[in-house]
Amino acid sequence: MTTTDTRPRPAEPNASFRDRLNNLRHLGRLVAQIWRTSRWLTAASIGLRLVRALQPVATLFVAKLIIDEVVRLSGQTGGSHDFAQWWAEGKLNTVAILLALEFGLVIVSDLLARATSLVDAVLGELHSNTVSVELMAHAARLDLRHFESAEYQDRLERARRQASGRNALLSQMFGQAQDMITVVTLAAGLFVFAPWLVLLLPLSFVPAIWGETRFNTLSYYLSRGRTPERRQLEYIRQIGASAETAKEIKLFGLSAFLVERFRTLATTIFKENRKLSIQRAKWGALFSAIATLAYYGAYAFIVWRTIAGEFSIGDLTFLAGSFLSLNGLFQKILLGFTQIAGQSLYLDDLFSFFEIQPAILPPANPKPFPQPIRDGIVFDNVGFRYPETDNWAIRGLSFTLKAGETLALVGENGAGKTTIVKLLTRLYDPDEGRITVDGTDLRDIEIEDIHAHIGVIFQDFIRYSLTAAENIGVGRIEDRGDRMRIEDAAKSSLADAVIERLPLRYEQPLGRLFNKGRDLSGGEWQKVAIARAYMRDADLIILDEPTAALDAKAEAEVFARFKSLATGKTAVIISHRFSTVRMADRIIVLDGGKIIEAGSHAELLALHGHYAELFELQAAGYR
Ligand SMILES: Nc1ncnc2c1ncn2[C@@H]1O[C@H](COP(=O)(O)OP(=O)(O)OP(=O)(O)O)[C@@H](O)[C@H]1O
Repeated sequence: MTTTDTRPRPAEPNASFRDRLNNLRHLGRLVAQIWRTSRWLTAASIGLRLVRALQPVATLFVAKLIIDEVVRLSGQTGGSHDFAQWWAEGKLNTVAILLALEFGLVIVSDLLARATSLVDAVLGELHSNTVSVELMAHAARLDLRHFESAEYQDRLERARRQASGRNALLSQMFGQAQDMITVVTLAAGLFVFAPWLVLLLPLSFVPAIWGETRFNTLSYYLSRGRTPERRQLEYIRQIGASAETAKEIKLFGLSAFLVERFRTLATTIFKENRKLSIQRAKWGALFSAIATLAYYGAYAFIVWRTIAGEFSIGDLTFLAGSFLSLNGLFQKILLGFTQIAGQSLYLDDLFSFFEIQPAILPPANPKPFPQPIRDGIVFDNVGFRYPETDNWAIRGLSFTLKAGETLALVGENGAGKTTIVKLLTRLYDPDEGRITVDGTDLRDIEIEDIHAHIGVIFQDFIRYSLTAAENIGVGRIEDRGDRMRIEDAAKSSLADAVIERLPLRYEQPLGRLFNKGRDLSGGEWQKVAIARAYMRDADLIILDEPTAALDAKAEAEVFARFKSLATGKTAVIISHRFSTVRMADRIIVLDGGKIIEAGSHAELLALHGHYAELFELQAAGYR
């Protein structure tokens, strides 16, 4: 099976500097997503930052004017230095106005900074919600094969990790734009006084940018390459401490084994990360020293020019301040740039997940699912291989499931029974042959339409940590509030007796996950789950071994009930219990993905074949 993903992968660790910069392409997509989240907040965040960007140069310039004015005033000879007199003579007017201006600038700047963080925090949370919703919606569109493949699970896991925590990147990106505008205004001021100083600045940060992008790429690939191990760590952490696993872990005394496995895996990852961090710190220190050297070189130059009388003291403060700010800003931009570039690599994990497309596609001109089914469902020479496997799970399979009949599928583990159900419900499409319902290929019917007309409960059904009523209501989610329907379904599956015994009856939260939750026995859960199938007006009901945990008597009861309710309905039952299987109208015996025998219980016994042998084996156990 081929994947539909042909888009370019992000730069590999040895990719060129340009390739690495190319990874910034995802930022546009991120901004668009943020814009979609809230236009007003995005505009507010950008607007606030534009104003803040101009504040440093304004503050520095006013400070320069203050110092020049102070120098001018302190140089005035004659007269007393009496404050009241100077004030009355209006000599302090200019400096007072300038001080007030500086004060105003600082206050406004503080207010704007707080407003920006507020807007960013709100926008960040909204955005994280938007991404999570888009991620869930997209995952729901994907095929079952995606969820059953380790590679796709790695990708989903990577995307999921990116869904939250993009808030910092958002503020950083906008902050970066703000800093860049500040740099331009400061550099323009600097350029007016000493043009070549501006040229000195890039020399200090270009090597650092190169180094940092290199380390970002290396660290991304380290982390990316370790996704399977990280998922394993997560898995070990989970089975090591969860309600579902506690029993077995304790009884088998597995905790030391799990801790050891966790430690080994975690240590390998830790050592790799540490090596990279040390490298990064060494180079970072060198580049930072170069930048500091550039700053002090420029500072010495300005000091000398001031001594030589070319610059005023105010100019000196302005230039030294500008240069210091610029240097600081460059460092910040550099750091921000490397962080953004690093993060944009991870954005690839998020956006590439959105590019995975389902292979099971809706038909161009959908035909309706026949209701009721008149003739039946036909498997016509069907063959199917699971993705990334070489063996055919089923091959050359042909049979008819007649309308209104109850068919049992029998066979040893791995014979292909569940696979038939997956194909019948179009969770997968066959690789060979076709499946038709009343002559219409399943591929020509809308997937939702197929699912709406089939009630299926798998052996590994979900035990939802929801109330008893909701656990049944999920079988037909649009009717989850229809208590009559839920209670009827519970009666049909014999779950009503289980629910009657619960303190809160239908309102009883089930499962151990949440407060007041009540756990059920395996068989009780199964009765509740089977009620889901009865929630539907399905013509076709499939029970794939959901009764394995029921005791023999309960299973016989559930099936007898099922048979009586299923009259007129087409039903498929998978079970390893012959007491159940024998109730079916027809039985198909599978082996290695092929049909080896078919007929009624009596016919198959008379055949003295595989079925008769298996039946005898089980019956002997009861004698
Ligand atoms: N997701 C999967 N990926 C790869 N191979 C699979 C997958 N699911 C099942 N198989 C393989 O396909 C074959 C048929 O499996 P299937 O689940 O249909 O058997 P089954 O008859 O339902 O078995 P059981 O009685 O144990 O439930 C087996 O060889 C199994 O190993």
